[in-house]
Amino acid sequence: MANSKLNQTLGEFIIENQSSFKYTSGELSRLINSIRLAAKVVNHEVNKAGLVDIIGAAGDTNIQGEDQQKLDVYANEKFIQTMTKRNIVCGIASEEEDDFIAINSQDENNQNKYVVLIDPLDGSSNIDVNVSVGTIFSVFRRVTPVGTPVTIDDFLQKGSMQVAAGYVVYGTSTMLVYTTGDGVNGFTLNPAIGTFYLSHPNMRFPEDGNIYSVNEGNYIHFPKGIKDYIKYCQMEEGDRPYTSRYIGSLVSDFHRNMIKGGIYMYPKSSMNEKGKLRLLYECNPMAFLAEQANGKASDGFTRIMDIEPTELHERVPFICGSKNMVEKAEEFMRNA
Ligand SMILES: O=P(O)(O)OC[C@H]1O[C@](O)(COP(=O)(O)O)[C@@H](O)[C@@H]1O
Ligand SMILES: [Mg+2]
Ligand SMILES: [Mg+2]
Repeated sequence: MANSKLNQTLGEFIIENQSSFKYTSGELSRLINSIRLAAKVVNHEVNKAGLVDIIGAAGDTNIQGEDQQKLDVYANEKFIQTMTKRNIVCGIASEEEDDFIAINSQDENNQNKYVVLIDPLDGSSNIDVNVSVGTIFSVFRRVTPVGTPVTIDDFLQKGSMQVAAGYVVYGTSTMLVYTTGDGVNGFTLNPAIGTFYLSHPNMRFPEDGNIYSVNEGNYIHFPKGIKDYIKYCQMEEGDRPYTSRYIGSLVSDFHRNMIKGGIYMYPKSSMNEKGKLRLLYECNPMAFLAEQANGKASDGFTRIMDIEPTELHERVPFICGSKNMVEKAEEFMRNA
């Protein structure tokens, strides 16, 4: 796991090289900078979504069988273009692309070590109703030799092998929140000058919380353990009943819970046998951030970052947030 410190200087941020830093930190910081640049471009479009023809369906469906929204397609293009043009990574996988994209990885002079997996626009159902959305990214060091074509093995790595992960939340303000394995830091965009400032250093999940986030409309389809845990949250006892908050955007629900304390659940159900969220570019990066912020993430039984991936777009049940709340939910799942 890469180890790096963050400093703020002149409103920008740099990644200091650490002797234990296994990777060329310049390459990783250039990668994060390219994500920052793409985030500013997407943010500009998100902020005027109602004014230009960028909302609504794009007319295609992605490999998930979901109607792609115009902003899904736009964000996907911008992030891929930015990382490709700046020649920083050797491969990209995206929620909006059927297969991974090799970036001149067969070129023996291409010494780029990293692959990126991305959910370019998270919370798509919120786009047309002006509710916050996000972008999620996960970074791995390739496992195949540099100078050879990337293969699916470079992408199907356990979450515990991530070298960086983060998200952009396009909310009341736009923030970039990420980790390189040494804690979680949040940067807020000053749109007037297009600079991100270190506004939330060392972000941590409170061990406990009183907010639970789940789509209760699917309650009857949930496994018994989840139903029992939701009933537990609603019971009048001690610091309960908890507050129910569900924005419908993983990034926004996660971000609020990390600041206030809380748990987010997207369980499996009789409609989605594996749940809805994708392991590689939603659950793994959010799990890395959660653990780096003293939180926890599992599928109800197994640590998310220990799950061995088998497919690029595979889905897993997802429970994530304040450590004690996740452990309580896991207890109900075990005893069901
Ligand atoms: O509408 P549902 O079924 O509750 O799902 C909401 C969840 O689906 C998602 O929108 C899935 O992400 P995408 O929008 O990237 O497909 C999450 O952000 C959100 O938490
Ligand atoms: Mg998503
Ligand atoms: Mg998406």
